[in-house]
Amino acid sequence: MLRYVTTNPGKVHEAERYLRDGSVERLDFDYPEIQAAELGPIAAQGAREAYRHAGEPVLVDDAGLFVEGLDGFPGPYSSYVEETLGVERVHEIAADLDDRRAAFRCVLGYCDGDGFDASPDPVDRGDRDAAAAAGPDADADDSDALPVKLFEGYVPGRIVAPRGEGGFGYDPIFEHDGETFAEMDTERKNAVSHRGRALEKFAEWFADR
Ligand SMILES: O=c1[nH]c(=O)c2ncn([C@@H]3O[C@H](COP(=O)(O)OP(=O)(O)OP(=O)(O)O)[C@@H](O)[C@H]3O)c2[nH]1
Repeated sequence: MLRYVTTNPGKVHEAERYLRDGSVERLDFDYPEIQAAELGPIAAQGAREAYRHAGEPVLVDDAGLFVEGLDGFPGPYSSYVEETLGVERVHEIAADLDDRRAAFRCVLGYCDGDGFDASPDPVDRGDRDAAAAAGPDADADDSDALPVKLFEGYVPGRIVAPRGEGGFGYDPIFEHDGETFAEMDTERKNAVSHRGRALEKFAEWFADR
C-alpha cells in the first residue's frame, strides 16, 4: 500500500483524482522538515523520514509560493508564513511591489526503502548538492542513503487581491490565466497546477515501474 503522507487535507483532496484506484491511502503524519533553500532536499529527506515511520512505500508533497518581487520568498517557508503573517498580509506586502509575478512549485518525494532507477534530474542533483553542503553530520544516519525519486511541478501566475472561495492556502491570491486558484474547481486547478503536474508525472512513472 502506498501512503500519501501529509497533514494538509487540501493536498489530499487534489491528489485523490490521481490516487483513487484504492492503492493509496493518506497517512496524517507530521514528518520533521529540514530547512533548505529548495523544495527538493526537503521532500527527499521528508520521504526518508516518512518511510522510516510508515515502514511501507510513501509519497510526500512539499510545496511553496515563490514571489518574484520578493526574490522567491516565502518559497520553502510558505507554510510558516501562512501560519504567522497570513495570506492577506502576503497580498498586502506584494501589493507594494512592481513585480507581482509568482509561481507555485511542488516536489513529490517517493521512497519505498528499496533501490530503483533514480535517473538523475535537476531536482535529484539539488538534493545531493544540499546534502554535501549540509556537512558530514547529514550522512550520520544510515537512512539518509535511502534512494528517493522526486517529481516536480510548476505553475506561473501573479499575486492579486483575494478572490474566490475554493482551494486552500494561498489560492485566493494566486491568479493564473485570469482566474485565481480559489475560483477554479478542483478539476480545473489540477489541470494547470504545480501539484497536478507533479502528480501526473508520478502516476505515469508509478504505473510503468
Ligand atoms: O494556495 C495554495 N495552493 C496550493 O496548491 C498549495 N500547495 C501548497 N500551498 C501552501 O504552501 C505551503 C506548503 O507547505 P508544506 O508543503 O510544508 O505543506 P503543509 O505544511 O501544509 O503540509 P505537509 O504536507 O507538510 O504536512 C502551505 O502554506 C500551503 O498552504 C498551497 N497554497
